[in-house]
Amino acid sequence: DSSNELAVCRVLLADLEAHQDAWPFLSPVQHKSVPGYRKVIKKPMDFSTIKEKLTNNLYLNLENFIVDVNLVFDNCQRFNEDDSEIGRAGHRMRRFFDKRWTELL
Ligand SMILES: Cc1ncccc1N[C@H]1CCCS(=O)(=O)C1
Repeated sequence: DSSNELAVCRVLLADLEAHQDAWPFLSPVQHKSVPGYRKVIKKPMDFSTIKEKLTNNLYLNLENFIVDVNLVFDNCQRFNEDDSEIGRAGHRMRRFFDKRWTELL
């Protein structure tokens, strides 16, 4: 049921935030210090924003939560070279997340 799913979301988010490769995703990208970001990335998302949405009950189920987490990683792949610090962190975080939430199913 959705209350259990929301408990799962909180566990998953805590795991994402605790990961050593989470640093690029913990807070919103400061588009003033990242030229082109606001133009290229139509729907910015980051872990602190997801936490805020969780707290404000804006996720009705696990699926809605997973859509936002994947948005973080899709934005990262769109903007960052695969062979870059942030690009590699994004791939590692996506792999970690995919494995983690399927374990919890
Ligand atoms: C995920 C991402 N994509 C593109 C550019 C930058 C970022 N993340 C930044 C977030 C704030 C800290 S940082 O500035 O080191 C990295």
